Amino acid sequence: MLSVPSLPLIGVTACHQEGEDHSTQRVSEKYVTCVPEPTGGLPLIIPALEEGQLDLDSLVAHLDGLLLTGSPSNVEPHHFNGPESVEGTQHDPRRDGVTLPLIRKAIEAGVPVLGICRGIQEMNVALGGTLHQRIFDFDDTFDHRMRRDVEFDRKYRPAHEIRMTSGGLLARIAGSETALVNSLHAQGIDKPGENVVVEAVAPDGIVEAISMPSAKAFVLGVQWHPEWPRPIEGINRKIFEAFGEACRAHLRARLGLADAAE
Ligand SMILES: N[C@@H](CCC(=O)NCCCC(=O)O)C(=O)O
Repeated sequence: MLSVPSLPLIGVTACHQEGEDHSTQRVSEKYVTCVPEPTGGLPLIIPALEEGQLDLDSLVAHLDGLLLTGSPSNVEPHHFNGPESVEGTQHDPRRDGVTLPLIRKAIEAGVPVLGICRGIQEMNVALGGTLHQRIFDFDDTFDHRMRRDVEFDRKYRPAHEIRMTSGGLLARIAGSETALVNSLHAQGIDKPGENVVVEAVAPDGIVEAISMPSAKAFVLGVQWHPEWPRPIEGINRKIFEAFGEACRAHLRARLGLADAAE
């Protein structure tokens, strides 16, 4: 007898890394372990393969959620008509080639999307927006980059406050309008994409969260890292729980179960 799946399948995007002899697909484990708990889903790592090697339509048809991970690499600027990157900038064209169309297809199909750090940047670019490539060059913003002089856990400690848009998706999820978040990024959102709404900003005006209210399902991107530290608490836990709820609603709808949510 065929069993009915009870856990939503949540795609987790991987990065491609060229090795000396052979390529590697890699994803930091914290983006995988946050799926069973607190999201309540089953993680499926999505490899950053070459164009044409993944059938993205089939993939989207099987997914109940899409988690876009962070990464040291940056989206290639030609995707948003930006000026060429400075020499030495780390890119991952294979990942761009998978995630950018995948985001558009997932949103179109009503699959819930949660983007983290590089993930929020990919969401904005996929939806026609642009990125600041070096926010640390601005005179009037503070340094949002990862601290290199401290051990792993300290990198993910709260770095600054965010102010959420009153009545917005994130403020409703958080149940408040301010929070403290960590900060490990060098790029940031410049022009928001089509139908993209700013959900939170840092005190220096850097965009910290976006959503897409016109989407059929949950679409949220955050510039910080809600997946670390552990245990996941406060606003970070609430974000994963809200995403998980949307993924379960998608699973019920996909299976044609009676209590399927809108
Ligand atoms: N490269 C982009 C995105 C930053 C980002 O996603 N950092 C991840 C850090 C490592 C991790 O915890 O996964 C930028 O610099 O803005």
